[in-house]
Amino acid sequence: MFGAFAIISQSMALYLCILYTGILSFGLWSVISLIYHVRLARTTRLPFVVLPFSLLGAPWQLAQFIVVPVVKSLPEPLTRNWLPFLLFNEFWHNGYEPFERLKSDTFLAVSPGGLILYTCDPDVNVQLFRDGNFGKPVKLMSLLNVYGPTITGTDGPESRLYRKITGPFFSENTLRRVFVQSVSGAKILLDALIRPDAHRQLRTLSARLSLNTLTQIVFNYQTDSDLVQALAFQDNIPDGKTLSYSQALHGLVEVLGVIFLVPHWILRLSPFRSHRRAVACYSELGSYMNRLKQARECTPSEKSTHGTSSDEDLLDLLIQAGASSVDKATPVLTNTQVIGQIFLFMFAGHEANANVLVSIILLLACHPGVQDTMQRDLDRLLGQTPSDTWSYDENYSALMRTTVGAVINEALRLFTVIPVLPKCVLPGGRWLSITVKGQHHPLPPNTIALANTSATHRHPKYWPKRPVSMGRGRRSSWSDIRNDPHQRPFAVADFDPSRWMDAGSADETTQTGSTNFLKPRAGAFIPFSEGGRGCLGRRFALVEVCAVVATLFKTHSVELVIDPGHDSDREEEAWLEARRHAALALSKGTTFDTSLRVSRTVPIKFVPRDNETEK
Ligand code: HEM
Repeated sequence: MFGAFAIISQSMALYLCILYTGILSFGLWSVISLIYHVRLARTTRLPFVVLPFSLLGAPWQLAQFIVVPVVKSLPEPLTRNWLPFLLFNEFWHNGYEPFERLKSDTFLAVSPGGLILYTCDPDVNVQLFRDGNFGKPVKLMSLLNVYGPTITGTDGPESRLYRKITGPFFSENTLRRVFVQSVSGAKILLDALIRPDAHRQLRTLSARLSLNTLTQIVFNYQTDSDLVQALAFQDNIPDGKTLSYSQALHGLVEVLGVIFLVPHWILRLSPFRSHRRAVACYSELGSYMNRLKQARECTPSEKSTHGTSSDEDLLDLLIQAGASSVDKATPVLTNTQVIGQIFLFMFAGHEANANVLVSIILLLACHPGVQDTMQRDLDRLLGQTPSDTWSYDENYSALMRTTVGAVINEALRLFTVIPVLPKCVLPGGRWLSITVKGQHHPLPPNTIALANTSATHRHPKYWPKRPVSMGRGRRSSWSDIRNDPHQRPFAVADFDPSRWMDAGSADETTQTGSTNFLKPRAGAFIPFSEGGRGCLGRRFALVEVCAVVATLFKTHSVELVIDPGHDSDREEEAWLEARRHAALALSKGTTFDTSLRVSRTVPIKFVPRDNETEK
C-alpha cells in the first residue's frame, strides 16, 4: 500500500519537475528572445510597443481564450495601449483608435515571438504592396491550401505562375458576361428578398447568388434554374451525394479552420455531428470539383476548342495548364494544383462579394436619403429601359460615376472585407527598408508587416468627417449612435457616399482624376490591396456588385422594419430605434473569420418603389 503511494508520489514529483522545468525554460527563452527582439527593434529607429505575446505565435493562439477575458476585465487604462494589437479579430472594430493613442501611423510590436510592423500610413502601404521584395507570410495564408496549393497560400515563382495562368481570364469579355449574369441573378434574388422574413436569410441568399454568378462565369457550371432552387432552399442534390454544391462549399467555409487543423480521420470518428458534417462538406466539395474538372476534360468547352482564347473560361485555362501536349510533355500544373486553384476561386470569388452586398443593403436601409439620391441617379441613367438590355459597355462606367459607385466605394471603405493585409521580410533574406516621412527604416528578415485596411480607411487625415449632406430632420443626427461605445467603429454613422461625388481639386488626400469623382491618394483606399499580390477579381467584383445594386434598387427600396407595437404619434422614435439596432448589428454584430461579415439579423423589407411606405 505505502509502496504504491510512494510510486505515485514519485511519478507526480517527476511530472511536476518536468512541468516546472518546461515553464522555466519557456520563461527564460521568452526573456532572452524579448531582449534580442527589443535590440533588433531599436536598430529600425521606428517607435515600438512591447507585447507579452506575438499576435501570430502558437502560445498566444492557445492562451488567448483564457487570457483575453481575464485581461478585458481589468481597468481599460491598463490595457488599451497594448491589448488591441493582440486582438486579430477586433482589428476592424478598433479602426484607427490604437494608432491615434500611440500617436504613430507606423510602429513595431515587439514580443518574444519577433517583430510585427503595424501601419495605416498610405505611403507605407504603397511600399509594402509595390516593392516586390516584400513577400507573403504563406504560413498565415496556408489555411486555403486544404485541397492543394493556391495562389493565396503560396508566394514567389509559384504564386506568380498561378497568376500568370489565371490572369488572362479577367478580360473585358468576362466583365461583359459578369454584368449580364449579375443583372439576371439579381432579379431572381429580388423574388427571394420580397418573401416575408427573407431578412433572416439575407447573408445566405446573397452568398448563394454570388456563388451561382461566380460558378456560371468562371466554370460555366450551374444555371439560373439552379439559382432559383438554391434561393428557395430546394437545392438539387445529385445521386450519391448528401449535400448540394452550395451547401458543401458554404458548409466548408464555416469550418475551414477545423478542416485545416484536425486530421480528417479524427473528425470522421468524432462523436460530434458538426465534426462529421465538416468532413462530409470537405469530401463532397472535393468530389464536385473533381467531377467538374473531369467533365470538362472529356468535353472541352466550344470556345476553347475553337481557339478563341479571349472567350475561354477559367476552368479551360487551368485544365490546359494541367494537360500535357505536343509542345510540353510535362504539364505546367499538377492535378492537385488545378484543384487548389478551383477551390480558391470558388471561395475568394464569391464570399467577399456577398458580404459587401449585405453591408450595402443594410447601410441603405439606415440611410433612406442616400437611397433616394441613388434611385434618382438610376432613373436618370437607365430610364424605363428593361434591365435585360443593360450592358457593361453602356452602363457600368456611367453607373460607377454616380451615387451607385459612391455607395459601393463607401461600403468598401468602411467594411474592409479583409481588415489586415499581411506582408513580410522574407526569412533568411536581406534586410528591407521602408521610408516613413522621408526617413529610412531598415527591417530585419522575418519581420511581419500588417497593412491595416480598417485603420487606413478611417484615417482622419485622409478621410475627414464631413457635414452630413444626404439626410433630413432627426434622421440626419447620429448623436444617439456616436455617443454609444458599443457602436464602435461607427460605420453606419460614418457612411457618407457624397464624399466620393463632390471631390474638389487634388490635395494631399487625393490624386488628380479625370472627373469630379474622388480618386483617393495612393495607398489610402485599399479594399482590394494592390501591386503584384492585389486582388485578381477586383473589376469582376465591382461589376457584379454594381449590376446587382442597380437591379435591386431600380424597382425596389429597402426599409427598416419598425416595431409594430409603437404608438402612431411616435413613428419617428420607432424608426430611430430600429436604426440603432441595425447600426449595432453593423458594429458589434460584425465579425471577422475568413472575411468580415455582418453576423446578426436586421429586420428589413424590400418594397416596390411605387408602393413605398411613407418615410
Ligand atoms: C468585394 C469583393 C472582393 C474583395 C473586397 C476582395 C479583396 C481581396 C484582397 C484584399 C485580396 C488580397 C489579400 C491579401 O493580400 O492577403 C484579394 C486577393 C485575391 N482575390 Fe479578391 N476580393 C474580392 C473579390 C474577388 C473576386 C470576385 C475574385 C475572383 C473572381 C477574387 C479573387 C482573388 C484572388 C485570386 C486573390 C489572390 C491574389 C494573390 O494572392 O496573388 N476576389 N482579394
